[in-house]
Amino acid sequence: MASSTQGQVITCKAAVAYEANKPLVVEDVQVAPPQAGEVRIKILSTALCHTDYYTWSGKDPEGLFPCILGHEAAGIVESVGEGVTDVQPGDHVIPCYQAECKNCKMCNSGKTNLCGKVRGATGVGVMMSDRKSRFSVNGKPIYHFMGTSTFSQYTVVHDVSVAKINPQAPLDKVCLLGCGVSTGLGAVWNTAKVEAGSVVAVFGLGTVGLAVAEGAKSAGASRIIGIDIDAKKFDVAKNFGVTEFVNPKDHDKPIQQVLVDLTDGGVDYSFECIGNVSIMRAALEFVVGVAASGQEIATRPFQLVTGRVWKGTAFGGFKSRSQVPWLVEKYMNKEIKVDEYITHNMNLTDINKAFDLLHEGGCLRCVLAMEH
Ligand SMILES: NC(=O)c1ccc[n+]([C@@H]2O[C@H](COP(=O)([O-])OP(=O)(O)OC[C@H]3O[C@@H](n4cnc5c(N)ncnc54)[C@H](O)[C@@H]3O)[C@@H](O)[C@H]2O)c1
Ligand SMILES: N[C@@H](CCC(=O)N[C@@H](CSCO)C(=O)NCC(=O)O)C(=O)O
Ligand SMILES: [Zn+2]
Ligand SMILES: [Zn+2]
Repeated sequence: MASSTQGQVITCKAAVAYEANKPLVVEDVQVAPPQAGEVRIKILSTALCHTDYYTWSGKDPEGLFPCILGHEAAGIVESVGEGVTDVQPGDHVIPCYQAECKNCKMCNSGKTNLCGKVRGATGVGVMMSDRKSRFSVNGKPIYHFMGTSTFSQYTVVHDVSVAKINPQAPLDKVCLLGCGVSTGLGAVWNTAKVEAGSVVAVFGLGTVGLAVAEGAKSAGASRIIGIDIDAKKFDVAKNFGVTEFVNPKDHDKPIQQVLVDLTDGGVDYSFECIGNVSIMRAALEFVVGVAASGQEIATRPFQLVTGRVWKGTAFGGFKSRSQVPWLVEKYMNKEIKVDEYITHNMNLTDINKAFDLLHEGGCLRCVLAMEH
């Protein structure tokens, strides 16, 4: 059914990042109607991920200002542009920063979940068709972010970036499946393919790291060693499958040596879920963190000669439009946790407080209600 706003510019509230490291400004923005191949979504709930903070901090080489950040959200389709057939107004959806067109060379390769169709536009904050933004404030364009820009009551995304989900699913919970929880689970199941009996180390016990622990537990890992400098993370981590804890601050030795001693020679898989290049080196074998611009990782070739593998993952290797609905079903069937990662709920107007919370040990995910 057509909505009354179809074809109209919508004025709504959004949190605009005008400059790196400056508080976001919650104000009226104009959101243009979706063009061909685009979908306008009424966002109901959005969470904050460490990557939003990374780009806001100015360290992301792809970061553009002014922009509307946000990429872990859920909402309802308001209207669709010409030629969009996979979703229609009223559908419940999760915007996906990793698109899936099901038709490009990368989608067809069977080797990756990365899609090449719209990445050239989403990486520079515009829409594919006219290389322009659909957001503006008093006529001045505001860049999109990651092809999602969910810190807005309405957003416009490419149709290849929309996963249609079960309408029964609570949007204020399943928004987390738009990034952190899915990334952690997929890192274990798809990218590392952890086998039963494996010994696993997880560096960083935020949402991504705890979802890695949850995924490793479900894969039958025999030991899951959690490593974090924030001692407050340790109690909660037990509920996600972590069996042992190491706080690097309690040791004088390099963390690699601590783990080698603890495991009689080393672990089978180690996951870096912080975004810290020295830990990526320590964790050699596996990387999910996002490191800052200009930073590089190095190791002795001997580490690779002796069989270790360094691997990265984007969105846990999940094909977004095909598999996000499946993850939502797994949540509905109580096969994966989601609610347990939500430590705070706030309103869009409190978004700057929510950003501050990201640095407090007690916060995993803060979900913002969009206050329609
Ligand atoms: N590859 C992807 O698709 C993808 C998806 C989501 C997030 N990420 C990245 O994954 C990382 C984790 O994201 P998150 O949202 O869980 O972050 P988070 O900030 O919630 O969690 C990070 C955890 O690491 C801990 N930590 C920080 N420095 C440490 C150190 N030196 N040693 C041990 N622990 C340390 C913190 O105390 C915190 O518990 C970020 O870099 C984020 O950008 C990547
Ligand atoms: N723009 C950054 C890279 C950021 C990055 O690595 N993004 C991850 C998702 S993080 C979600 O929290 C990703 O999937 N990247 C693959 C892609 O963007 O296609 C930089 O340039 O450093
Ligand atoms: Zn994220
Ligand atoms: Zn594709």
